[in-house]
Amino acid sequence: AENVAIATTRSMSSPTVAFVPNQVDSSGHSGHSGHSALRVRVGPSVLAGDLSNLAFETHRVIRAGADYVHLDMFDGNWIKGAFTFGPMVVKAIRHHEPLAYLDVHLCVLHPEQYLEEMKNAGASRVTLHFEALSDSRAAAERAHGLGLEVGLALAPETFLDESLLSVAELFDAVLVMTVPPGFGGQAFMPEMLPKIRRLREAFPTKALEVDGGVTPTTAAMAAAAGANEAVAGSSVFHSHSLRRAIRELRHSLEQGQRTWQREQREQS
Ligand SMILES: O=C(CO)[C@@H](O)[C@H](O)COP(=O)(O)O
Repeated sequence: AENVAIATTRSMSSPTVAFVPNQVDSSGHSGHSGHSALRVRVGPSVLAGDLSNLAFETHRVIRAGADYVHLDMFDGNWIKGAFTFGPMVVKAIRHHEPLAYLDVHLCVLHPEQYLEEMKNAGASRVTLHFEALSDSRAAAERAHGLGLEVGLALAPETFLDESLLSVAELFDAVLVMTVPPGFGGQAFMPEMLPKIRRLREAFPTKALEVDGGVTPTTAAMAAAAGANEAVAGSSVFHSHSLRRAIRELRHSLEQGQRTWQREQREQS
């Protein structure tokens, strides 16, 4: 088992903090038992922060203990009317935060067109919507060829069948949207929990991320279904203490994960 969860790699063009999925059992030891846990990670979504001051917001959450930072790129086309920023802004954030793990969620038409630019901008991981891709397999291959980690995002209405599972296999991570993508502050959709559960059954060691309406309560529900990464906007940025909000989310993920492990033990 890999003992090291975070490995720092640097290159001239894109310094990144690379995530190495880490298996740690409930006693805190690494191992490959059937029910070993994946490292849990909390990634605040700066969409809920001050969009005019993204470097500052990124720095604030990293300093408050975030494991990574989630950056939502909207192009105004894939989700009509929702615009945020593109690769140039990611590059500017990277300039201020040379070591942060930047998880860029591309809610855009034909996200594959931005892979190279995102690599050059210093993204650590790009997450591409299955619904917006014309060739998911080719996109995963291209991202890997560029040395990028790549995630596959699934909108709530996307049905998870065997063919989608075989596509997801090619990606480093799967992001289950627990709200319709587009804006923050929406309510978590518990009906997405079976999708998370099915993905975890299929991929015991893949990073499995949830995004939308994530609070300590819903983070625990998602982790009990198998998620190990949580993106949270409102519950972090609208809290009194970023540090406490991030700590509570991590604690909830760990608690949920213990529930998931217990269930697995009981079933075997
Ligand atoms: O991708 C999105 C919305 O499309 C998210 O990353 C939101 O920013 C999450 O915000 P909250 O639901 O946590 O407020």
